[in-house]
Amino acid sequence: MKNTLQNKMVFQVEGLHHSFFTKKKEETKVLEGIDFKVFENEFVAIVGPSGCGKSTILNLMSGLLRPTEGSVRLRDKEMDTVHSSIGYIAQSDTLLPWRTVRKNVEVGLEIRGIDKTTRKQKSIELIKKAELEGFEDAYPHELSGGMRKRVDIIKVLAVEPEIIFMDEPFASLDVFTREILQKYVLKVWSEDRRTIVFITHDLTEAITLADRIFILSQRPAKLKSTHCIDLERPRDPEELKFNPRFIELYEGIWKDLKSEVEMQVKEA
Ligand SMILES: Nc1ncnc2c1ncn2[C@@H]1O[C@H](COP(=O)(O)OP(=O)(O)OP(=O)(O)O)[C@@H](O)[C@H]1O
Repeated sequence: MKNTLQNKMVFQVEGLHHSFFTKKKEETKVLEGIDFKVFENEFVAIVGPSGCGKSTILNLMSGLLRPTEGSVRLRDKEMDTVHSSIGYIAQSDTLLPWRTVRKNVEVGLEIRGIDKTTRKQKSIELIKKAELEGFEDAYPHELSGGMRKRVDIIKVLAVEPEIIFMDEPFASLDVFTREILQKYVLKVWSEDRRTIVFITHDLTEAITLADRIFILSQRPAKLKSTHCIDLERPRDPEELKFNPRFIELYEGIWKDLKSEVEMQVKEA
């Protein structure tokens, strides 16, 4: 397996603290001293108990929020604004209901002033790769949840971001559709290995997809542990869960995560 740590550093997160304050200045401490690095072409997953601050980390890494303390550096530059080199895929899709599949895929290209012929060429190619041929002129409400999610993904891929953030993108999908989408993400990633930071609650999903997994503690979150996933690629989500190494990794990482989830349940 490729040693991703030999690749160039993309993100350096150092001493990251973050708190939210109410109007009455009451503090909610969310992050407490998080340090990690993300390297070029790496697939990193961030896993932690519900509400521990996973999305907050992604919002800080994308420049949507400024940290209370500490820093996020993107290729050695302090993150102080939103970057077009980062594509963002969230749990709920961002498809425009009044636009067809093809027109949705072309939104970002239109904004960038790309001409009509190039836009069409590119969207048709991506739609084909996503196995959505025949649905070019369909509207979002005519698609299944899994199909909508694929359109959402290719909409981001159309503008060729260098880095992709995915915040629980498959959380609302059933387990079978999730597996199909995981397979699709692995295929997309293997083509050009864009750097991906993927947030999930689901440890199976994280082990299936990632090169490294960061486990967060409950809030205020600290980086509890980092795990390298040495499973061979290409990976097949359907078969992987029966692989003895997968089971061994799952058991090891779950020990770390379990105590955090149990603590959270006790306090709820
Ligand atoms: N803009 C905000 N203002 C105030 N509090 C916020 C804000 N955004 C998040 N929080 C709080 O910060 C904490 C962490 O939220 P965050 O969404 O980062 O957690 P998460 O781990 O992604 O959650 P989940 O697993 O449920 O998606 C939560 O207690 C949340 O209520």
